[in-house]
Amino acid sequence: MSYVDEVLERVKAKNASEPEFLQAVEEVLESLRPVIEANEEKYRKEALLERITEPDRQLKFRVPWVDDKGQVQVNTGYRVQFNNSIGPYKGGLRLHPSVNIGIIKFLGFEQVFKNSLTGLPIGGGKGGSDFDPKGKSDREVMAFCQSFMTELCKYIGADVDVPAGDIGTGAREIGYMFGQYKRIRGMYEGVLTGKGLTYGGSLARTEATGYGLLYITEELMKCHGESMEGKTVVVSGAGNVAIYAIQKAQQMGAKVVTCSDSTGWIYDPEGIDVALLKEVKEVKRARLTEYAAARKSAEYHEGRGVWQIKCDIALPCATQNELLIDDAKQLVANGCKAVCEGANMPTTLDATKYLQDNGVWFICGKASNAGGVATSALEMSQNSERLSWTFEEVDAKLKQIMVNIYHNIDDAAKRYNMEGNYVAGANIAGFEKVAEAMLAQGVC
Ligand SMILES: NC(=O)C1=CN([C@@H]2O[C@H](COP(=O)(O)OP(=O)(O)OC[C@H]3O[C@@H](n4cnc5c(N)ncnc54)[C@H](O)[C@@H]3O)[C@@H](O)[C@H]2O)C=CC1
Ligand SMILES: O=C(O)CCC(=O)C(=O)O
Repeated sequence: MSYVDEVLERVKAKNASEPEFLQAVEEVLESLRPVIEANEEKYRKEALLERITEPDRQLKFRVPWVDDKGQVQVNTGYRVQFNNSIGPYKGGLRLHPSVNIGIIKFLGFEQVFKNSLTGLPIGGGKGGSDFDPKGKSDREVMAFCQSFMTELCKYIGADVDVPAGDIGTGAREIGYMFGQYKRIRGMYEGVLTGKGLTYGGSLARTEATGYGLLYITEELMKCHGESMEGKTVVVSGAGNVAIYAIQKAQQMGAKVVTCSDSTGWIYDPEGIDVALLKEVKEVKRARLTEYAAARKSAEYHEGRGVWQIKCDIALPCATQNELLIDDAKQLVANGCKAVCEGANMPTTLDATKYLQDNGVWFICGKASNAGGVATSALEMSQNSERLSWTFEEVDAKLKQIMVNIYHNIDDAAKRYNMEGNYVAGANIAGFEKVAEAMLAQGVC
């Protein structure tokens, strides 16, 4: 049996109840086959794949907090410190009722390769809780965040593990967590990224994931002799990634006609009004029905459906496994040219294969959404030197990082005779650096 098959079997047996983690591992190991085959004896002896698929450590803890009625509530907190071969653990905190250890492990595993692709010295980790910030008062959110950090603060630090935002964790939550860390540890250090601008945050971090997604999409189009100008784009999600992806796509001359949240979706043939979307989602924290109520050209539909709208480019920016095989078929039938993932693993394995087999240029999230964590690493640099760079400086660095990622994954795919397979290219390029660092550091 090949080394890849042997490890896949072992990972499946060990993590049978974690489908998202298995999906992420399968995607990576399948595309690493040619690299592993070329080094099979050495990697097997070093148990490299067993080590890279096993987190350094998994933390799970109780998060008790008191709600506005005086009732004690209990949530579960997680932090998976996956791999710190190339730098301190780095990755966001997801606050959503669906969070469990398998989801945090898949996100942490993806983060290892993504962070390597940025070219910056950051290892991979992820965390979160099954706490749902939706519908909670600011005081309840603060109570949760303070309790969460009271435990987490024992395991993180500016040179150890630097969490950030993800679904459900935005500037408000990061602020409460930073305050509690400072209070307990008595240290003012860059222990979190995505901080507010008055206390160590970086300009352009808020925009970075969405903007970065568009920088790499633009480079992809350019390298295929196309531009963003005049293209019709469909976007899913209406959170941090989606909002700034829509904004940058429009600045590039494209028309974005959809967005969605967990209850419904908007079709706005005149193009999404970003200012209104920001007001509805960032200020009021309301449903998309409010967008539709305020905008004549917009249609609101319950459920999911953005992928049925005809487009040139599709950008899934909501959550994992939101673009399924039937959606892929619809996109291909409608002439979609490119799919670039803003979310983490939004496309199922069979949908990815269908898109690739049908000539759609497909960039996976660990490459195309890496602009967020890359800019977090730039925030860490600014914190270390106790300086703040201008928006233009950070944005220019972000753009260069995304263009470099495109060419690195393109080159890696070509080196293994898989030209145009950006999933393989991303996994190979991300893996090579981590593997070399792991081997150099001995058995650990
Ligand atoms: N915020 C960041 O810097 C980064 C985020 N990501 C990924 O991007 C995705 C979105 O994250 P954020 O925008 O930060 O979160 P967010 O919490 O700001 O927004 C998430 C949005 O997706 C919607 N959503 C959630 N589940 C949905 C579903 N089943 N169907 C349709 N819409 C749904 C929510 O209603 C919300 O509008 C996640 O996969 C996250 O892991 C990836 C890289 C960096
Ligand atoms: O900015 C960060 O550290 C984390 C971003 C993140 O969670 C992600 O890339 O999925």
